[in-house]
Formats: sequence, structure tokens, C-alpha cells
Amino acid sequence: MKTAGIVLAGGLSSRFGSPKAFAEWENRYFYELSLDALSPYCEESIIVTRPELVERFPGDLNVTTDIEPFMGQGPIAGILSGMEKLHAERYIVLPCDMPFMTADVIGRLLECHSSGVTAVVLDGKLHPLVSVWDAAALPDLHEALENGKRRVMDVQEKHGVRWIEGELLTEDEACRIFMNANTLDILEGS
Ligand SMILES: Nc1nc2c(ncn2[C@@H]2O[C@H](COP(=O)(O)OP(=O)(O)OP(=O)(O)O)[C@@H](O)[C@H]2O)c(=O)[nH]1
Repeated sequence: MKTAGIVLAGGLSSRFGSPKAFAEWENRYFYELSLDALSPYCEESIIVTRPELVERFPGDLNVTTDIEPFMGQGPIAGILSGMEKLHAERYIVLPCDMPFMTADVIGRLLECHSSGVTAVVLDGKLHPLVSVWDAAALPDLHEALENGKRRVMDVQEKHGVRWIEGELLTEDEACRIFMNANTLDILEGS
């Protein structure tokens, strides 16, 4: 079964103040850290970003933009666009703003996935973007966006999302690994 990775790297990064894909942690760009976490499990990965950022990525990477007419319509547009442009039977999706995500956690998430959609909940907080999707969800992503619905979770629920909780990682790990670097302050405090 072909598994592909999708790194969500669009959006405005308005809280962060500069494109989060090119924020750095220990001399690695965030997008590189996401690709590192995905690479052991994905034959190929694709980065879905804003048009003006495409040229900033190295030419040997698979980089694309949200498809029209859903450009910039949130993470759901990035997931749909990644699936449209890179064909696979299942996808591991990661936002580019979780720089401490590990390949080990992604491996455990994948092990928990059987069919439909699998995503993460930790301490009652949902992380719908850290997720595994069967390609069968693609028509429903389309339909949602065509109807102006942008909530990723609505599509996940339609596919009987399995929320993975304690089996994925310990409480100590969770806090840091699932840290969303939405602001520079959060990153600087790490
Ligand atoms: N491809 C794509 N990715 C997106 C889009 N909007 C957000 N993302 C990505 O989805 C993840 C979560 O994004 P958010 O933090 O909610 O939004 P953001 O636009 O990055 O940041 P803010 O402007 O501060 O809300 C990040 O990895 C973003 O890069 C979009 O319209 N298209």
C-alpha cells in the first residue's frame, strides 16, 4: 500500500509573524523537521504551501500550492490539494508548525490506523491535523470545500474518525511533541 506524506505549509502565519515553514529550530527549517518525521513511513511526501513561498523551497522537493478554487481556504484545502497532486492509497498529514514531532510518534499513529481516518486527542485537546487518511476521503473533502465547509473534523467524523489517545505517547512526551508553534514566544520558551 502506497503511503504518502502531506506537510501543511500554507496559511498566513499571522500570529507567528513570518512563514512558519521557514522558522528554524536547531538550524533546521520547520518544514524539514516535518519531512524528517514522515520520511520513514512515506514513499513520497509533498509540501502544500502558498504560491509566493514555492520558490523558497529547494528545487528537488515536491512542493505545490492549494488547488483552485480552494486556495488559502485553510488546512482542509491543503489536505485536499496534497491528495490531488500526489497519488497514494493513504496519507499521513502533518502541519509544519509542530517542530518537535517525531518519526516514532508518527509510526505509532500509523500502527493504530486501520481504515478511514485516524487522528490524535491528548488531554482532551483534539489534534485533527496530525492524522492518517485513506484516499477514499478525497470526494468528501471536495464536497465540504465546495459547500464552503472548512472544518477538517467534519470530514473526519463522516469517515468514522478514530481518535488515538493514550496509546500514542506518554503525558511527558505529549506536551512537547504536540506543541503548536503558533507564536514566536512559544518557540522561544521551549
Ligand atoms: N496548504 C494550506 N495550509 C494551511 C492553510 N491554512 C493553514 N495551513 C497550515 O495548517 C497548519 C495550521 O495552521 P494555523 O496555525 O491554523 O493557521 P496559520 O495560517 O498557519 O496561522 P495564523 O495566521 O496565525 O492563524 C499550519 O501548518 C499551516 O501552515 C491553507 O489555506 N492552505
